Amino acid sequence: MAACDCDNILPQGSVEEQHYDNCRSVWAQRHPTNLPLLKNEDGTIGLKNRNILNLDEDVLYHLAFTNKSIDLEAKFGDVKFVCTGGTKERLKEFALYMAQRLGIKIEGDLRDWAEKSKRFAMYKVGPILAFNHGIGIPSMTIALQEVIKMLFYAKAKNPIFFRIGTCGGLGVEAGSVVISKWGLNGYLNKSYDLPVLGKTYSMPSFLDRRVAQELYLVAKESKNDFQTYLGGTMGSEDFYRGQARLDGPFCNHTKEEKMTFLKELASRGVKNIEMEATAFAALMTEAGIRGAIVCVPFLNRLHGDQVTSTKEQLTQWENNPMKVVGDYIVKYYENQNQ
Ligand SMILES: O=P(O)(O)O[C@@H]1C[C@H](O)[C@@H](CO)O1
Ligand SMILES: O=c1cc[nH]c(=O)[nH]1
Repeated sequence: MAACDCDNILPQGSVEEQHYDNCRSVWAQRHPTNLPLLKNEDGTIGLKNRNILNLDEDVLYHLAFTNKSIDLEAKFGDVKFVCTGGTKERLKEFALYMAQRLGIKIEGDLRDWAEKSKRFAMYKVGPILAFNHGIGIPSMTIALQEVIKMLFYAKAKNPIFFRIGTCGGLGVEAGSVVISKWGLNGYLNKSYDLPVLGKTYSMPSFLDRRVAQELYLVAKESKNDFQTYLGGTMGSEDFYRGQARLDGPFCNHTKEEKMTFLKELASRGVKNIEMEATAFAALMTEAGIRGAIVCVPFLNRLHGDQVTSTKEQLTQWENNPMKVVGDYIVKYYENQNQ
């Protein structure tokens, strides 16, 4: 099958866009499940696992509540946008930022719906849900899967998910924003490969093309004081050797090998490296949910390995993905009101 990672913005219904959709549907045909629905007709999430229906009560262990301990439909049924990222602070910040952008008044401190979990935090303001996922694929997929189940019980309709993260840039400057088209794993495949029952279950890691393009256009229109790029994202299993760094406690490659690898990534259209892209893209596709990844590079990896900018500078840069996603959400409601 030909590559479907064209760098251009694709017009709706174009041959390339259809080809991309075909890639996903060919994969879906190869992996039939016992539930045909990706999404119910009314837009609510359809889970692809019948076993769930046999549970009297479903414990969302890492969120520290069950589908019966909270009236999920009453509390989360109106969720339209779901935002995630590594840290609790960033996601609380995002929830407060969105409250301000959407004119939602907050009385007192924001409630953390996952306060008993200790691992994750989850905030809600109006139609926005924000939760953190920790570092790396296993932590992220646990949080993400429990939130998908939660929104299934809540009967939330057509939610769009965003990961707002930090990353290392490849040929792009610190403080810019990279919107991901796909995730690339450490073997340079566009897939999330999970061992299941002793075999590899391989899922394609393409992100929703339309949301990515819309985000990119919104960012361009906003005339931000930072650059925005659309490109591939390497989702590494590690921060140090896995990202070809030379400054970890272990290193078995030379500086020349590192540079050759990073340049190889760049030549394949990779614009940044983080630690969740493949799995996030794959699970969104499998759940039939539209998802996007918007990250800020903290450094250009072609120039070094260490993150040397001040905490103040890093915190300020973290606002850039929030601004892009915030503009997208505001525009969504502006368009609805027209
Ligand atoms: O969302 P965050 O900022 O946590 O994303 C990147 C990828 C890893 O989770 C982490 C590594 O520093 O930052
Ligand atoms: O280089 C970086 C910076 C942030 N996060 C990563 O995963 N890599």
